[in-house]
Amino acid sequence: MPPSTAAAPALAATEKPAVVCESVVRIHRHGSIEVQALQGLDLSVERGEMIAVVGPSGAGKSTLLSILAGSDAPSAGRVHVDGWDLGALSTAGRVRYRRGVVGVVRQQTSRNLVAHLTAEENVAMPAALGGTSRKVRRTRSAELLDRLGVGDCARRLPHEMSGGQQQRVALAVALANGPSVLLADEPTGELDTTTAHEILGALRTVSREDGITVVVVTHDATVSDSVERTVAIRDGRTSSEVLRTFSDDGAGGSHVVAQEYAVMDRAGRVQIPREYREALELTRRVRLALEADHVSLWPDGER
Ligand SMILES: Nc1ncnc2c1ncn2[C@@H]1O[C@H](COP(=O)(O)OP(=O)(O)OP(=O)(O)O)[C@@H](O)[C@H]1O
Repeated sequence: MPPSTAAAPALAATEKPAVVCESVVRIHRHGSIEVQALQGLDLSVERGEMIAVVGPSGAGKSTLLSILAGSDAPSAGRVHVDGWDLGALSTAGRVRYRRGVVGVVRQQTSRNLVAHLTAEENVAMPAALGGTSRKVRRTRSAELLDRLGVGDCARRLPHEMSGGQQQRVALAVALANGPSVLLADEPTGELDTTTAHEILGALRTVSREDGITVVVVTHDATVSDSVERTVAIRDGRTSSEVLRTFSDDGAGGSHVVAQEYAVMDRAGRVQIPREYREALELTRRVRLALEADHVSLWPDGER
């Protein structure tokens, strides 16, 4: 539930998309040097949707995830998650947000779990911080671990589990306080393809069964090609999206239709993909024409 304090004013949470970013800017300053990690990023994710976020190194993916996780703050722009205004969080509000609204799974399996605690203790820890009784915590931890297929690992320490098992336990930890949004930063980055598929399946299951909104940052095509929407970030902005529809191919497999869209920001800016620019030698200036049902764009013939 979003709080009703002035620090994080409640929107009508159920009517809004789970995640709304509008013109988000994040500037890192080191002395006289400024790095614009996000440069007016727009993004909207519906409740219960699972999306992948892709983009080249340095595009701003992790910065976006840190802001959504409440561990970093935007320099400008609007970020709302499940009705929480992340630009206006008080210190106490931030703690409540991070504890109860978002769950986070990271790439490094070793960073997701406390090394000297068993799987069961790791999963019980977030609930303990939230004040849930020990008995309820134990029952819930066991249920979550069972559901994620690692019930038999309950008494094991992280180093006694495989990478895939550790990521399943990490997912259980992230789900322990019943978040409405799950953020995963390269969750399959350290896993082989088969195990990556299993983790992806587990993410999809929690999204579908629990209505949890899932945002996965990934370089892994296994992940990005299997979700219905992949958002590409370039130079701190959303540049394009691929929408996919999956249907049964009648032979036990699935048929995928994918369509790529360029994303237009509020000022009407569209990024033309590099391969298009290179193919037609589009450089500084292009010719535009408004047609009845589309816009045409040509290389500048004046050069
Ligand atoms: N704490 C920081 N201080 C200064 N610059 C930063 C900081 N964090 C990120 N940046 C810079 O912001 C830009 C975006 O970084 P970010 O880590 O969000 O990119 P990314 O898309 O996640 O990259 P990768 O795929 O390599 O993880 C980069 O130029 C990066 O160097």
